[in-house]
Amino acid sequence: SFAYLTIKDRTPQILTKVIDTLHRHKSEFFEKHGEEGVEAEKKAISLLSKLRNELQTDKPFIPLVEKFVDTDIWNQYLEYQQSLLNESDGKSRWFYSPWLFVECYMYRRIHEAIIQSPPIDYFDVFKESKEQNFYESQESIIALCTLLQQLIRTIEDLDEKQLKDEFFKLLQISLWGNKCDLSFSGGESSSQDTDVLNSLEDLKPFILLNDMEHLWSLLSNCKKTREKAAVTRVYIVLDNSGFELVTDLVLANFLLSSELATEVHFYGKTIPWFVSDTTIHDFNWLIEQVKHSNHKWMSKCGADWEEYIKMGKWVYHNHIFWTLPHEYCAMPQVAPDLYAELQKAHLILFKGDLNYRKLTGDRKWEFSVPFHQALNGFHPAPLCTIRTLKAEIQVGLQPGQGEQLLASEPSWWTTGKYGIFQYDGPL
Ligand SMILES: O=P(O)(O)OC[C@@]1(O)O[C@H](CO)[C@@H](O)[C@@H]1O
Ligand SMILES: [Mn+2]
Repeated sequence: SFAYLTIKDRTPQILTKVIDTLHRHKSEFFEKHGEEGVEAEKKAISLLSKLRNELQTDKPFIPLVEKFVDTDIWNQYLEYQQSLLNESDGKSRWFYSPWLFVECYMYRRIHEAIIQSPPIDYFDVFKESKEQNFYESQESIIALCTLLQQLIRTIEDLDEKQLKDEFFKLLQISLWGNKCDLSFSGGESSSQDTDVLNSLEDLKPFILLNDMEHLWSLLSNCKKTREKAAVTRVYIVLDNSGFELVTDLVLANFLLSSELATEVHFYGKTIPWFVSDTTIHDFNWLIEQVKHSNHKWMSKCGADWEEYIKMGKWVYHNHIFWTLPHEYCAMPQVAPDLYAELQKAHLILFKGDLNYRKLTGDRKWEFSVPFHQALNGFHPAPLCTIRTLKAEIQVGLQPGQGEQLLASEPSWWTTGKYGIFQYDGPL
């Protein structure tokens, strides 16, 4: 399975890259912290090498030891996974456990190795790759920012149909932005090098499920019926930093400019996650970079985005739940405060593949099972998943559609070639 190949090949490769990154920062650690910094680097490397060995030799999972906000929840979850096994199955371990759990555990253990190694316990081992993705996507970012600024300039003159077309365009750009993800490429560079903006028509046949119309009717209806001081809140559960994040911010900017929303709330990851996922540092760093660009329209975007944050029209939130291994249907029990927050949304957009896996519990669903059913009770507000397919899971297809794709193109659901907008909520 794709899960097996990920754990056998891709994750050790990612760990090796993390170790290499620490090595390459040795002199920086020395300059900042003296000998102590070098000792910390050695400690982190030895913990990570041990982790790689545990993985490759299929050792049982061990509890987390370092005290952190989520340590107890994680250790309870490890016990829960163990409890799912029969006595004869022995201990739960790397190659005999659910993929979603194994992968999340690996990233949590990377984080543990770092926080166990002060004074370099602040270090984001994936920061460099995320920044590289941003720099390598410059041309596409400039094109996208220019498109947005031109659009905003004439937005008041657009009729309903034109506004809807522009909304759909930016949604699709945000969808294909999800192809750039660094855990998928084993940590290797995966920038935006193809011209997505000019390929949207050619890419349309690869949108397997397209619920964009529902998003439009929901938001345009909110706009029409909204009382004067009332709000429309769109939440975006972010995925990857770099090019994908730019596409999401451009979409968020459009939502405000078109008045389809009055507030946009973003959720990122509290700790470095699945290589390229967005943390608050990535979010702020990227906006700062965009603002300081030499390109007129790009820097205008950055300045506007900073302003939205200052004015409270854009709000960034952190919550530890997003880096727990739990599927989203467990949110009301595990993180009731977060569930209550999400209930305030008029629409929640879930970006990326990992969010899809967690929404659907990463189970072996039949292709034609309705999305609503696969969500298993997770219905905080109307929601839509925007994802390119990079894992062997897909629900809500027409009868026979998945089987047909599988027969003609066995890797159709793991290459990122196809994408979906899948909506759940009142119609
Ligand atoms: O959530 P994202 O960034 O779209 O994708 C995450 C991902 O690359 O990570 C896993 C492989 O390691 C797969 O589930 C998935 O393809
Ligand atoms: Mn990701």
